Amino acid sequence: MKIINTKDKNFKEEFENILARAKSDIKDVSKIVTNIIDEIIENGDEALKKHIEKFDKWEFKDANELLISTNDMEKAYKNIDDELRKSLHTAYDRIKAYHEKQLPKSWIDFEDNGTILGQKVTPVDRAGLYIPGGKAAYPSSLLMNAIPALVANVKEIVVCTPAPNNEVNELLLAACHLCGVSKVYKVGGASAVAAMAYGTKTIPKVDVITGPGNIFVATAKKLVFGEVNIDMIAGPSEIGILADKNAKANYIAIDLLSQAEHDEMASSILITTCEDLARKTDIEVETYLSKLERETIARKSIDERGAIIIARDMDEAIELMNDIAPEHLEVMTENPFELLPYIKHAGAIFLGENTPEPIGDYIAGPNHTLPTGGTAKFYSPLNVENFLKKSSIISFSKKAIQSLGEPCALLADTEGLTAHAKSVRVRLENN
Ligand SMILES: NC(=O)c1ccc[n+]([C@@H]2O[C@H](COP(=O)([O-])OP(=O)(O)OC[C@H]3O[C@@H](n4cnc5c(N)ncnc54)[C@H](O)[C@@H]3O)[C@@H](O)[C@H]2O)c1
Ligand SMILES: N[C@H](CO)Cc1c[nH]c[nH+]1
Ligand SMILES: [Zn+2]
Repeated sequence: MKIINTKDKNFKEEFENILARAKSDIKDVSKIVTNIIDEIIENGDEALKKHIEKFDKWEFKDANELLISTNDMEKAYKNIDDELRKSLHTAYDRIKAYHEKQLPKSWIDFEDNGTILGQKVTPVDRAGLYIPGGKAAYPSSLLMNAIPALVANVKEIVVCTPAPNNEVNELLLAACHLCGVSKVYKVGGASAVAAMAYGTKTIPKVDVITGPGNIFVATAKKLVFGEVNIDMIAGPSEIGILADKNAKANYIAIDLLSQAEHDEMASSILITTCEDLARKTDIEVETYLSKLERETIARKSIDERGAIIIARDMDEAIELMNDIAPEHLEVMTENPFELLPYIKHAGAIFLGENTPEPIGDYIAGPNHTLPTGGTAKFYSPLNVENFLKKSSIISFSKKAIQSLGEPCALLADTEGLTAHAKSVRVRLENN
């Protein structure tokens, strides 16, 4: 891996490159993605057909073939190995319990002067979940997206996932059955996002699109925002690790690779105060790499986007990590909780050497759909509120409008909005 030292003369420039790369990725593909979206808007299912043939390598005669039957989902659920079904249920239960804690409640307050104010929380009518499936299938992402939608009480959940060579992963179908998802379409990439944002004859337009995906998916979500809501930019996976001399190089190495194996565009960065650990980690990465099933993907990601940074001290290490704002941040130091107050930006924070990132991908409970590309500076993990919206509730009695009507009308006068002022004063005159 590339090892750089903050004392190096050209460190600032190297670090700027690391930060800039994540942002330029979306720019790089936005033209391709814009074209795909425009084609879906113009030609609907016909354009889907073309893109599926090109990217997923299968053909359909009738667009209805895109829909997977609930029968197939039930069959898959029954067919999977018992131990696997048990693991699926464990993950389901833990994710559900975590997300139930997030559910905001409607509320209403009665003031003494006769004013009633409140907030009504309502789910969106229809949510569209993008579940990745190009290089690998992601049944875990189905759980992570469907469960918060179920907790939010969304009535209609639509799933789009690519089916390379017209094959769909059995565990994904089993997870759909477990979550009670009834509409699953075999379509992926920017086409799926555009179809859910604008609607086609076959795929219904949704109100919000959530879910992770590669750079094409992440860019498409960014481009359709406004036509529908989106959860966040959840693109190629990232891991940042903060470590001191107490950390184990083999743990760090395999955790870096856990995200590198997702995608050539994934990014894995270790920042450490210990030069010896940096060198040992580099060797361990190489040892593990050659044993991985997805060695080629992981190697490209590590070579092109991986880095080990040696910092002067932990203050400097944390400052750099906050600038990166990684999707996942592991803290492997002697007292990881002591650093927590200083960590400002990260999608999910994993504390201690026995908390490897993959435990959060599958089973811990918090959502694994997380902001990438530095957007953890302003986005949160996928949560129940992504499927909800709020309406304000206002009701004034005679007494209330008498007490607040004139200050209101005065403010309206000052804005030159005389109909606003009169709308209030006409009540004062009649009361
Ligand atoms: N941030 C998160 O929360 C999170 C969670 C899980 C996975 N991920 C990421 O999801 C991604 C999954 O990627 P994937 O590729 O396996 O599946 P994917 O479903 O995201 O993408 C596959 C689709 O991409 C499109 N595509 C592929 N090559 C294209 C090209 N050259 N031009 C236009 N479109 C093209 C095709 O439509 C294809 O069906 C990885 O990057 C992984 O790191 C992120
Ligand atoms: N690490 C991914 C989020 O970046 C989520 C995932 C799903 N399966 C395995 N990993
Ligand atoms: Zn992962």
